[in-house]
Amino acid sequence: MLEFKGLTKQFNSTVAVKPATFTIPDGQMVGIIGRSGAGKSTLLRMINRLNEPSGGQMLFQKRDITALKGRDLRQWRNECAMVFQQFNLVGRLNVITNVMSGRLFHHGFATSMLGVFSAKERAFAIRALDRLGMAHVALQQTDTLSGGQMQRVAIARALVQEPRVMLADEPIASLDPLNAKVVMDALRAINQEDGLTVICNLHTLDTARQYCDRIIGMQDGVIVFDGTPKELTDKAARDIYGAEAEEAFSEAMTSTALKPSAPAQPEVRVVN
Ligand SMILES: Nc1ncnc2c1ncn2[C@@H]1O[C@H](COP(=O)(O)OP(=O)(O)OP(=O)(O)O)[C@@H](O)[C@H]1O
Repeated sequence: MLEFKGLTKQFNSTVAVKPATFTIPDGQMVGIIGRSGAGKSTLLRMINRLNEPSGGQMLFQKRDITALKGRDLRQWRNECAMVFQQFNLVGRLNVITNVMSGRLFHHGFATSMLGVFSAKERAFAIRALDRLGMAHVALQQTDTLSGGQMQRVAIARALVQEPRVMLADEPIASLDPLNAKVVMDALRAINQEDGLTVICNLHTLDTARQYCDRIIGMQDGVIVFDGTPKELTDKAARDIYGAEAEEAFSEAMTSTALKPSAPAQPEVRVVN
């Protein structure tokens, strides 16, 4: 369980996240929504300490995450993998090398830099790619892939970290509706099959409603809504988005193709 106790972040005179107190039980898929500048990214990035909280506390399984330093902090960052809007892959490297970079913490930095990975680790990376339907491009140079394919590779890289929490910062914002659906289906499958907690910032209301167990709505750094998709009425959504409500609603209408698929079957293929 992740517990937030008055967690806050201030950048100079801007309070990006006002003291936030809530908990996320293990295995939940949470969508954070809100207009631009509401504080969604800052809240997400405080979880893996990419943004240092200005105050308050965050606990994971009763361990104080806000107090971690050095190796303990690196271990925590390994436990909560992050997927970014722009994928953050190295384009000139091949796909499997990008995926195996997710093993840095497990494998040791020096040997990883030399590209020395065991057959077992390569097989592990291939299995992760296979889950995302991407094993066939393992040896392809990464910058030859489409955006949707790159995001699936980024999710495979996150998976080989063997994380306990998956953070996704606008994972589909750069993708067309079809690729967005593939990526959201993959995140939901990982959440349901592995029981992994998934927390993602989403700018399309409809996506949050369709894929998440719980929606957190932010406005000016404050959590103004915390409930199930059913509880998020159109009125509540309009209150969260304010002046951007029409945009959020029209995006919802144009993304009707984005209906979640039935959860994928667990992987069955064995790689030697
Ligand atoms: N590094 C920073 N330095 C100064 N101010 C920042 C920094 N990062 C974010 N902010 C400010 O904090 C507030 C919240 O920003 P944040 O990026 O968390 O919002 P958001 O809801 O994720 O917006 P978007 O959907 O546009 O990404 C904004 O006013 C923003 O300008």
